[in-house]
Amino acid sequence: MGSHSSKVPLETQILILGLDGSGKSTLLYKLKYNEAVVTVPTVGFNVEMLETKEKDSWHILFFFFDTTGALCLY
Ligand SMILES: Nc1nc2c(ncn2[C@@H]2O[C@H](COP(=O)(O)OP(=O)(O)OP(=O)(O)O)[C@@H](O)[C@H]2O)c(=O)[nH]1
Ligand SMILES: [Mg+2]
Repeated sequence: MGSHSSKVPLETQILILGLDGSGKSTLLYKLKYNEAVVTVPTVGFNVEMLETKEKDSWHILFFFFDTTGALCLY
């Protein structure tokens, strides 16, 4: 019998969408580093992983796909 923390973690993917300059990357880095990071416009997309791992609790990996707001869909 293993503990919760030794189990294979759950994984989930989250797509961040919004207009260019609306604060998507700022929000992501605030979540990840708890800091207001100076950003540059995202080219394509960035992927960042955040992890919740606490003793006797869920172990979840969140993969955030931080897209550019300058998407051309046509
Ligand atoms: N005042 C204020 N400025 C913010 C806030 N969030 C982000 N900004 C500023 O808005 C600008 C754009 O922020 P980004 O996080 O790069 O925006 P983005 O949505 O990732 O932009 P793209 O990658 O170009 O799509 C930066 O100068 C940030 O400092 C906020 O909550 N308040
Ligand atoms: Mg961005």
